[in-house]
Amino acid sequence: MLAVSVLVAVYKRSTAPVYKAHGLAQATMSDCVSETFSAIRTVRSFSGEKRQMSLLGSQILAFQRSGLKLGTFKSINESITRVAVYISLLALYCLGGSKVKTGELAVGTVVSFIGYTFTLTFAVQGLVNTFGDLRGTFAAVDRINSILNAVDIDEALAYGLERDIHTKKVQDENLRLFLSSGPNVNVRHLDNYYMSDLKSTNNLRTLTWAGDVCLEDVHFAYPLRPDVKVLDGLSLTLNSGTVTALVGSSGAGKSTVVQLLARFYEPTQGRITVGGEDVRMFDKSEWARVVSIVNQEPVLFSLSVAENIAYGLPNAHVSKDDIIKAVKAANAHDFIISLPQGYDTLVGERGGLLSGGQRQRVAIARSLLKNAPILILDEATSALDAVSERLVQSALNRLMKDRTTLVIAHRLSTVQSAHQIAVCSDGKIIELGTHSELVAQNGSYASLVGTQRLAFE
Ligand SMILES: Nc1ncnc2c1ncn2[C@@H]1O[C@H](COP(=O)(O)OP(=O)(O)OP(=O)(O)O)[C@@H](O)[C@H]1O
Repeated sequence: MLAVSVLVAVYKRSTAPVYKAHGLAQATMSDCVSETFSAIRTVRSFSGEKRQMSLLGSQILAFQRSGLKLGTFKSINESITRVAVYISLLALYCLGGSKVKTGELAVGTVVSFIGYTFTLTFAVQGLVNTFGDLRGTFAAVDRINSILNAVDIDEALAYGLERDIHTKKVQDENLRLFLSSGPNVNVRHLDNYYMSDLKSTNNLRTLTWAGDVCLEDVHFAYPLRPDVKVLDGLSLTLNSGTVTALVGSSGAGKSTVVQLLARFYEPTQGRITVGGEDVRMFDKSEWARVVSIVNQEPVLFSLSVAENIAYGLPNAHVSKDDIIKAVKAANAHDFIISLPQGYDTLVGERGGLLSGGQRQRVAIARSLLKNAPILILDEATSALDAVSERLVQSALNRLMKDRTTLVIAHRLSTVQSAHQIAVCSDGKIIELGTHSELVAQNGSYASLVGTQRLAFE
């Protein structure tokens, strides 16, 4: 038994890294495949197919090598165990036979011994195999832990998640363990404070249709780069039912404003209000219902065109008439009825079977149906050709009507008719006014306009 224990201990130590390496090789291979397919457009646009194939080829070979090594370890272990077992059986036969011969033991006793030895042998073999499986499991758990430990928690996001989960009173002890064992006691305290004060949804819808949306002295740094201040005391009022354009050079913080308005993150300092109420008083999922975002690359799901349009109202009954009304307003009816199965045509993964402009108009129809009072257009027309842009722009004009809209665009020609234009620089608003007012000021906006004019001349 001592020999068996020593064997098991040696086996445990020697096979752990081999199991780990094999699991890692498998994970690397599947990561490569999923990454390649999820970014297939980028791969194709860089003619990277061969590169990806050769990368995957080398990873498959590494997986094969680690598999062979693991197989060798397993078979050596199996052979040693079996040899040990048969040697001990042989010794038992010899010893027992000689004892029977000298009359020290009865034949029955020796036969029982041999029976027990067989039972013990199978038990030990089972034990060693179980240890083998356990090794694999420990190696996998180790890798999961190392991934979990390496990922910095995005506190702004975790904070929102924590609140949602508490709100729904999830009883799962494991989740509770994850969520309430963080070091940030203050965030949890804040969370409880807001939890007890969440306002009703009806109130939010009424407020957002009638009230202004204000960013008040908003400061923000991304959780993964806490030392880089992206927004540094930004204040801006989006007047109810009007269009505000946010312009500025690349990296000024425009998309960050969108992320905060959508509440994917919360400001680190300052606040966002609607009709004078801090938006943190409202549940995030309810907030999502009053904000619509149309961006450069709208995501469609691999469903039919009609299902994608109705996606904006997942819990409500949507009639075909409502869908067609929204689609006509989005200039999408003509192209949809010319598709093979009309409204029932499947759009493919991420809407890949439609053109960019068609996808955009389906996304606009979806937003029209959602009928959210706050609308964010983040570079919505920048990826389109002139004809598509005209169709999409006229659909957008209908969508913007009477909604509190924030438009982000690099091409200033698309924002000249906005009720107000805000120029963002270094995380602050440095100029605010209409197009003609800002041009007359001859400041940053005027020079941006000048630069773009030069570029087109
Ligand atoms: N998830 C993130 N984590 C860390 N830093 C980020 C993240 N997203 C953006 N940033 C940084 O925040 C700054 C502002 O980025 P943002 O995308 O808001 O600028 P932008 O004005 O929208 O630029 P562009 O016009 O090029 O889209 C940049 O310096 C950027 O590197």
